[in-house]
Order: sequence, then structure tokens, then C-alpha cells
Amino acid sequence: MKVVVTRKFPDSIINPLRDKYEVVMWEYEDKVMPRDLLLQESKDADALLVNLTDDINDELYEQSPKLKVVSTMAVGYDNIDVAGAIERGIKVGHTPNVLTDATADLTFALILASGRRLIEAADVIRRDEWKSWAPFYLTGQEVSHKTIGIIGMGRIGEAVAKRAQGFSMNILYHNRSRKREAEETLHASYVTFDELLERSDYVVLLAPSTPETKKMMGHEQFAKMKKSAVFINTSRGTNVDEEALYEALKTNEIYAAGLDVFDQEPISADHPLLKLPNVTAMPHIGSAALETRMKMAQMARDHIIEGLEGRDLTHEVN
Ligand SMILES: NC(=O)C1=CN([C@@H]2O[C@H](COP(=O)(O)OP(=O)(O)OC[C@H]3O[C@@H](n4cnc5c(N)ncnc54)[C@H](OP(=O)(O)O)[C@@H]3O)[C@@H](O)[C@H]2O)C=CC1
Ligand SMILES: O=CC(=O)O
Repeated sequence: MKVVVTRKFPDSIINPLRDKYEVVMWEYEDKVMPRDLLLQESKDADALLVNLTDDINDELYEQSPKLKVVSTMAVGYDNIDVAGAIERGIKVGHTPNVLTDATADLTFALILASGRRLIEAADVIRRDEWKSWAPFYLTGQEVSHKTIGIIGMGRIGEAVAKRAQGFSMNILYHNRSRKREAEETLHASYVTFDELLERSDYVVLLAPSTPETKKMMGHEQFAKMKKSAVFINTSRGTNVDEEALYEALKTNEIYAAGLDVFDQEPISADHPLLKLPNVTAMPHIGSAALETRMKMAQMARDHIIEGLEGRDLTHEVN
């Protein structure tokens, strides 16, 4: 059987696949496998080990009759046509849980960095512009004791809430469904989307990218936020209307934003958002801790073996 791997992985990850199957692996870790090559190699492939930059869609399924497993090294699977896969009996695997803490850590780092202007302050020193201590120099927003509103209180949302408890924050959340257990253990209050926007000092978006969440943060939503509020997005860029976010930040309708994800990735340095001092931007590194990425790679690899051996995938999307 043939497995196509769309990024270069270390031998320790790939050798267990090589022991059993023919493996075709793209030669770069940091470059996307060209679409035409992916399509070419997928024609007789039994399984694909992919990531969030690969578009796995009908065009690919139609020309890959042997395909049995698509395993992505990510928890989000908005780049995969899951319904199309299921229709064809193709199993789809993803990597939840192992990246929850690392992504929650990065989310909280963005909360602190955006609220307390850390990147702006570090840049002042690098540019040799620090003149003296001053009473109101580089003052930001407090984090401790403030209200955090989590949109998408799932695995990562709950892990962010746990961190927020350590900062004595008041925790609000909004999901499509209530999570009574989380309300008890995390002392979180369920509120409507609008109430969350109106009351939160830190609005944190952690809902997946779906047709329902597309641009769920737009002009109307930013207008409802406090002028002193900080917006954090570690979910997907498609969940935000970036023009509306730019306007809200530029006109001080909101205080700041911390962003790990963008509508177009990689975002260009010319993008208007990146010209604003009150934007802290990261290149989609939510889960980028070495130990985490190794666990994700192992899990994604193991899903290939499980699927090709005819077993259920440990973390199957259905
Ligand atoms: N920046 C990065 O590097 C990373 C980003 N991510 C992103 O984070 C997302 C969340 O991951 P994870 O916590 O593991 O996923 P979960 O599925 O555990 O949580 C997602 C939560 O979002 C809620 N949700 C879904 N649709 C809506 C909606 N329309 N409105 C409000 N809430 C909604 C769900 O609750 P309910 O169904 O009740 O609405 C659920 O509680 C991923 O899908 C991915 O996009 C993940 C890892 C790393
Ligand atoms: O964005 C990352 C993911 O795992 O999803």
C-alpha cells in the first residue's frame, strides 16, 4: 500500500510507516507540497498524511479510488471535505487533546502580550528609544481580575479558562450548547454571544471554522465590545472579518488584538493589520511546542496505520 506524506518528517515518525508501506514524502518541512504533485501522487495512494495547508477535496477524492485514510496533523479539519470522505468510505483522523495545553498557553501569552503591550515595549528597547521610567509610559490593560469571554468553550477553551482562574478572572463563555460541568468546575457563566461581547475585557475566539462561524466577528460584533477590550483569535482567520477588525482597532473602537491566525496564511507584511501598533501577530504557532508537535505527528502517523489495518482511528472525525 502507498502512503503520501505532504511534509518532511523525521525518521522516528516515518520509519514505522516505511516498515509496512511504500512511502512518498515531500522533501521540505517548510514548503507546501505543490498541488499538482499531491494530485499526481494521490492517484494510487491508500492513505494521506496531511496538514492544515492541504486542500483535501472532491477533486482529489475523485481521482484517488484507492484512498482509505486521510490523517491530518491538526485538530482543525476545515481544509478537509469530511462529508465527501465519509460518502466514499474514507476515514478522516485528526489530533485533538495533545495540543490543547500548548494552544491554551499561546492563547494566554497573546492575552498578556496584547493587554500589557509586550511586543511594542520590547521593540522600544530594540530601537534604543527607552528614555526613562515614566508614570504612564507604555501602560496597558490589567489582566488579573478582569472578565474573559470565551467563544467556543471546547477542549482549548476550557484549558484557557483554567489559566484564567489562576489570574482570578471572571469567566464567561458562549457555545451553541451549554456545558454545565465546565460551569461548575471552572466557575464559568454561560451567556449569549451579545452579552459576552458587551461584558468581556478579553474576548477569546476558539470556535472551529465552519459555515456557521465564518466571519462571526464583524463590524456589528466589534461595535458591541468595550473600548478597552482586547480581542484574541487563536481559532481560524476565516472566523473574523479582517476589514472590520482593522476598522475597530484603527478607530479605537476596541483596545487591541492578539492574532495567531489569519484569513490568508501566511499573511503578507504589507497587510494593514500588521501596520497597527495595537496588533500582536503570530505566525499560526498555537501548538508549536516541540513535544506537542512530536505527539501530533505520532498520532497522525498512527491513524494511518490503524486505518490501513482496517481498525477504527483513535481520533476519527465523523
Ligand atoms: N492557533 C492554532 O495553532 C490552533 C488552532 N486551533 C483551532 O481551535 C479550534 C478549537 O479546538 P478544540 O478546542 O480542540 O475544539 P473543540 O471541538 O473541543 O471546541 C470547539 C468549541 O467551539 C464550540 N462551537 C462550535 N461552533 C460554534 C458556534 N457556531 N458558536 C459558538 N461556539 C461554537 C463548540 O461547542 P458547541 O458545539 O456546543 O457550539 C466547542 O465547545 C480548532 O477547531 C482549530 O480551528 C486548534 C489548535 C491549534
Ligand atoms: O491550527 C491548528 C490545528 O491543530 O487546528
